[in-house]
Amino acid sequence: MNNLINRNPGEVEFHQAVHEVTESLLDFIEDNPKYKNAKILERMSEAERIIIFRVPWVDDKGNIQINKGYRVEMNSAIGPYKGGLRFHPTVNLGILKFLAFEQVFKNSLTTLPMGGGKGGSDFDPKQKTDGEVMRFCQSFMTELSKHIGPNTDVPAGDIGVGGREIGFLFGQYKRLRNEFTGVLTGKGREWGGSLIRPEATGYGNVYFAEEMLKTQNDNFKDKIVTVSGSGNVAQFTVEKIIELGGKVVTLSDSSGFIYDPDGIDAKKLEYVMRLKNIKRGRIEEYAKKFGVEYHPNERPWKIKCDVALPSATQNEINKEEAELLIKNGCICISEGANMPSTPEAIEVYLKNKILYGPGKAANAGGVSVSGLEMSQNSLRLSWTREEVDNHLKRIMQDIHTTCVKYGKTKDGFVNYMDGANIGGFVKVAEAMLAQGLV
Ligand SMILES: NC(=O)C1=CN([C@@H]2O[C@H](COP(=O)(O)OP(=O)(O)OC[C@H]3O[C@@H](n4cnc5c(N)ncnc54)[C@H](O)[C@@H]3O)[C@@H](O)[C@H]2O)C=CC1
Ligand SMILES: O=C(O)CCC(=O)C(=O)O
Repeated sequence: MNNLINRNPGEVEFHQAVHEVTESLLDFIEDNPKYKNAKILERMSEAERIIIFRVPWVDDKGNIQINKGYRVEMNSAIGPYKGGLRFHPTVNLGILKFLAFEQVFKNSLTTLPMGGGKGGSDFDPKQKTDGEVMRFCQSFMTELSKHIGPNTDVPAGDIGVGGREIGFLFGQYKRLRNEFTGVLTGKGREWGGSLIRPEATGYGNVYFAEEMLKTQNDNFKDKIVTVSGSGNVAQFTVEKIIELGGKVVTLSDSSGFIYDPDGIDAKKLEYVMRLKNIKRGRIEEYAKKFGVEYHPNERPWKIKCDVALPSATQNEINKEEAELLIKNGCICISEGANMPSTPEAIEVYLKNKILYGPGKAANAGGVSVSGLEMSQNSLRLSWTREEVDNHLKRIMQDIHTTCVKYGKTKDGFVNYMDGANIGGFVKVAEAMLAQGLV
């Protein structure tokens, strides 16, 4: 770790992600010297390639704006680089390296042949017009198109990149390369997208949490659930929980959270989807519309719940909040977001032996259906909603099985974090051993 920190100074989220994996893997690697001798983990902690570029664009007033663009191509041992693009003002190299590193393990767990990558920009789509977003996306893709391709690197969405942005990016790629390929996933249904991709991360997380609850002969019926975020992952998490008979009582954005003790029903969810996806407004408006509490500049973890599904961003649950969740009776935390819990929060979960589903396992449904979108594109076929959803369920069950296989401790407790880290590592490590010193 000291070596890694010296070589990647200041990249605290990247250090955090590697540290967590290293802790899980130390004993396993000691027991399997072939991985140690070949320095597999050290190699996995260094990106195969990183591209950083200038993204100039013109705003509606005619002013020139300049952003930074990135693509971190982390590991291609088991397939083309695969992972989302994040457009958010906080984006920097360290954050993208943590996300790309996590993605390698996550994609390995999906059972599909995908390597890991991540990219994005410090561009903030908030308060921008559609025209501004389009010009930015076109400029971003003008450079990125030189480095990606359906068999090389296949980006998708993440924070700030949804259907609108994928459309603009795909249009520009097609124009530059004069080819219609599956170079991006999360595409629109009419132009190569897969059914269930928008739903996949949220649904997948709920399926994973359901599997964890099943081990305790429990389910979502009548469970009180707190969810953070109000974007893609949060919205479809709420949809699935409603279907399974649970009650979601919170949603949030970077300005605060709403608390609706009666629960967010299908009609209220429809309002959230319009508010966030079309009007692009703030969650505070929900509180005004339905007359419920709004807590500015706070996160939802002080609200009593049975299950917590963080679905906004990294490090959004700290030690004190983890303790509060457990004190209030929370039995299960399953991560829709990437690395939403700090290391100290995770320590609290593990000490209290609650059901804890780490993001790289629990939120793998999104990239799994991206993998299925790639398969459909290659076959030039479209599967039905039911077919894709069944694949998604099976994949989430398989990931759960892998976590149990590698994470079960002597007393029967399943450490899903260790299970996901070891399970994700083995496949990539074996591929790297087979491929020589690359
Ligand atoms: N979209 C996908 O398929 C996948 C997303 N994820 C992860 O899920 C999380 C949410 O992503 P999406 O829903 O896709 O993005 P989104 O852009 O649709 O929504 C992000 C949500 O998080 C909130 N948010 C962002 N920064 C925040 C902050 N600093 N504090 C509080 N709230 C904040 C936003 O207000 C918004 O409600 C991210 O961690 C992402 O990496 C993980 C796997 C796949
Ligand atoms: O669908 C994808 O390729 C990527 C999804 C993603 O960025 C993630 O799993 O964090």
